[in-house]
Amino acid sequence: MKFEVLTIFPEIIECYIKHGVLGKALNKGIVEVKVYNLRDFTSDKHKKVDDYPYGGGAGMVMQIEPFYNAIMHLKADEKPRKLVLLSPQGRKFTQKLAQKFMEESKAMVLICGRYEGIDERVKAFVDEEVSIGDYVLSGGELAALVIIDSVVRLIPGALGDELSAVEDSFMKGFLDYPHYTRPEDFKGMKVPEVLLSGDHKKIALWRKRQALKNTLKNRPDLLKNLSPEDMRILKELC
Ligand SMILES: Nc1c(O)cccc1[N+](=O)[O-]
Repeated sequence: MKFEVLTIFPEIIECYIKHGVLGKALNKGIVEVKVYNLRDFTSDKHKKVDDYPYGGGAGMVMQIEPFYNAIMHLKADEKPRKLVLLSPQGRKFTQKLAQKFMEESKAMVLICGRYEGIDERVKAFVDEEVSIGDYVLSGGELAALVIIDSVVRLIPGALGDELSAVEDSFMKGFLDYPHYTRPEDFKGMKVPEVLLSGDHKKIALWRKRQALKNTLKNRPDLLKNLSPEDMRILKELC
């Protein structure tokens, strides 16, 4: 899978992707990330990317020309790619959308705005607008990294041998279960006995109960389409 990122701060993307699962996936050749500086697609000597908003108002707006030039440059190879604009006005990014992107897109262009936003006409050249959450960020770069990280983790082989309970639980519609590791007793804070029992069936049931309990407490909105077994466990918790 290939990600092409349009940004005025390439170093934000380049620094993050070297580490962890993403770094390993890059080294394995499972994923490719190319970062383009929008300033390289400007036509003035000052490499200007923004200007004052028509109609007045605070802040600056990113101009369409660098985005247009960069998108046309990428499209010159005529290869299929999904163009995604990161913006607070977009549709909500979820684990299910990450799965959809991984399954349907061989290449994604992640378009990052800054300042008060970008010229609305850029949207004529994108396939969809995506938001990672209802809060104000300084730019789309963090959102682009969230999408890259969550999509890459889903690519077969990206996580190596370790299973990923987190992806599984989110895909099944609830939060993850609690995790513990050595020491068994830290200043009197003990690991739950069941996790030391070696009884895998009991451990699996305990983890499911804890996951559903956490979800009921913090994200009841996720509790849809539960299996009859999960629903039975949930009813016991209520
Ligand atoms: N929320 C936000 C923003 O404030 C700026 C760019 C992108 C996003 N977003 O994807 O959620």
